[in-house]
Amino acid sequence: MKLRVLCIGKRMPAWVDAGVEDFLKRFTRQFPLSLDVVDAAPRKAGMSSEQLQEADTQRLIQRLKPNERVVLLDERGVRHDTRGFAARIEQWQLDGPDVALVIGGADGHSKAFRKHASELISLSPMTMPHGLARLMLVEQVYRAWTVISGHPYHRD
Ligand SMILES: C[S@@+](CC[C@H](N)C(=O)[O-])C[C@H]1O[C@@H](n2cnc3c(N)ncnc32)[C@H](O)[C@@H]1O
Repeated sequence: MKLRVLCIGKRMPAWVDAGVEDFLKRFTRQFPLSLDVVDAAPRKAGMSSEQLQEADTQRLIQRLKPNERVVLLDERGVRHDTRGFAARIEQWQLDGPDVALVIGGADGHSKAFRKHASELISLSPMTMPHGLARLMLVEQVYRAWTVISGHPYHRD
């Protein structure tokens, strides 16, 4: 099972890029995490929030791979604690198919995409900017990996 983060927005604040890069460097060949960043759809005057959601969602859908399990990051999703998230990743490993953890753009995922995803995962009941969600997700996947592998980074 290969795990990747698929997200919107190539122009992130420097602290997001630096933080994400710092955590990505810590993954190993045995448990790699890749990042696939898609440009946000152009914002045209007069577009509704639903139209903006749909435009970004279409860009993400185009980047999905065949047979990939699609897990959307969304504040309305299921909340796991650290060990629960680690257990979820272990289950994905047992199941086999590759997993895309998908973060939406500034307007979020379209309703239809949310309905058709394999699952929705929430990092918090509060909404955060997508760059912060990216950084938090990469850190949480790293933390989960340290739980799975018995690395001392995570302390209960
Ligand atoms: C600014 S939020 C979009 C908010 C939008 N109003 C909505 O209804 O989804 C941008 C993206 O960041 C991610 N995100 C933000 N807060 C999150 C949270 N608490 N849990 C999981 N993902 C979150 C989601 O992928 C979301 O699509």
